Amino acid sequence: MLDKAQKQTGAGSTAGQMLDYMPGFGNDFETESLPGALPQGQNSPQKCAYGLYAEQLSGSPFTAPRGTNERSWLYRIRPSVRHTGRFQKIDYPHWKTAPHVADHSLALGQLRWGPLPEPSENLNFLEGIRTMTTAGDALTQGGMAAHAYAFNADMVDDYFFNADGELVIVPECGAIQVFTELGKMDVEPSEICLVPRGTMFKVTRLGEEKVWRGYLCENYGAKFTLPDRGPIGANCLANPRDFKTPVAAYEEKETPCRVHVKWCGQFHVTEIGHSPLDVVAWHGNYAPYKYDLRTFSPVGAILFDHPDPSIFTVLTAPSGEEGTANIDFVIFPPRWLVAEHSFRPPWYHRNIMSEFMGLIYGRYDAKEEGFVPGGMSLHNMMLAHGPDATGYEKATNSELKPVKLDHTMAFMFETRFPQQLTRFAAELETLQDNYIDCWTDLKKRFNGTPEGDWS
Ligand SMILES: O=C(O)Cc1cc(O)ccc1O
Ligand SMILES: [Fe+2]
Repeated sequence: MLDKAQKQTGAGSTAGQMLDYMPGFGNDFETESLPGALPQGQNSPQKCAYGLYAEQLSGSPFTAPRGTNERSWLYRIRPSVRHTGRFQKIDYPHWKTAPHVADHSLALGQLRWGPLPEPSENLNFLEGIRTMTTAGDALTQGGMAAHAYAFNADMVDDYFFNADGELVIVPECGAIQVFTELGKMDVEPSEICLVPRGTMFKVTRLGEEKVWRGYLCENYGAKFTLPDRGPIGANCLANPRDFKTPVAAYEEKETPCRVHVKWCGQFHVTEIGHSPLDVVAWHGNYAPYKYDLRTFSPVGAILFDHPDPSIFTVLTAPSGEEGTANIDFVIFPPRWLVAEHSFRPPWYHRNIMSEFMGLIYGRYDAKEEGFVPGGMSLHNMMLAHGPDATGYEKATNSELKPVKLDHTMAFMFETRFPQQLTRFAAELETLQDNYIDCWTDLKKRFNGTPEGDWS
């Protein structure tokens, strides 16, 4: 498919201009921002059109089975090897990488935070990332990190790639433009995007806000994919056509630029004299994408009881052990609650998997108050949690007519690994010291009679 990409040339779109995307999950895409830039019938012509360089970006081993084999061919103004000079070490002290057991004095517990405070200085996306938890081991390519971000400045001549894993960006406040080597994505709250491991990009602000804020899941392991639907069949949940991959777009800029790299938990920077986002055309299946969470078609309880939240999995990153995800990215979208004679909110729960949650807008049905948009909670491996006392009270007494749970979008990064808290998270001023008090009023109702004490 040679797409509408011709519209999308040179110097990049300005905010407000609609970008073009190609639909589908894991498709083999092709796109060119200048006519004839993409070679036909071969990957490596002796001379590429427009004097471009051909370069392969491999997201899987060459020999991975077809189902998981991912690579793209990039046709660019300079090869990437000219987009990095001699590296120097640089510090991003707030971005931590597993294994990382922080030195802090916070004891084990169910934890909840308010949103990150607004930055008191100018910070771009990269400088605004704050690691909350890490899990597993980036060096053996398993596990993840949960980050929050808050920034108020653009990456202009600063570019970044993460060799340690792919990044899922979940904006909560403020739309952003993610300009990657393979094209541009405008991403607003309720949408997410994924930047594959090793892909160069920069993030700029869209619209007027005081702060651009959200969450970030760094996946050190096997790539996120769509979960199997089993007996649900061929439709619903996250449908492949709702994933949007950007068309080719490039920047031709011969000015001083910096490329920042995260590699095995350490950061390096190199100065170059041009933009590294210079891919004029590309084809392949290793590519960024965005997804609108509002297009998720939930399937749920239509008679009684509360199903496991795995029914709301948007993307899953397998760990090699069947059914045991390195990470599940799960959402709690607007939906109808119709279950009869049932306790409708999430049940009380202890879990071998560990649950990091955030809220994009609205209110979450297990928490009547305290869990606010931009906030975070951590229910770590085997730590009990569930609805707060007010939620329990309501759920056990309310009339069970159909109710639309509307205007709500919470999400969870759930991992098989215990999540280690960073010192930043342990000492964050928005940590709610009284979180566990939300369960204090769950009183004893057992009185030895089958009716119980509901007074
Ligand atoms: O709020 C949570 O803890 C997440 C969650 C939601 C749900 O519907 C069932 C189980 C579960 O862990
Ligand atoms: Fe849970």
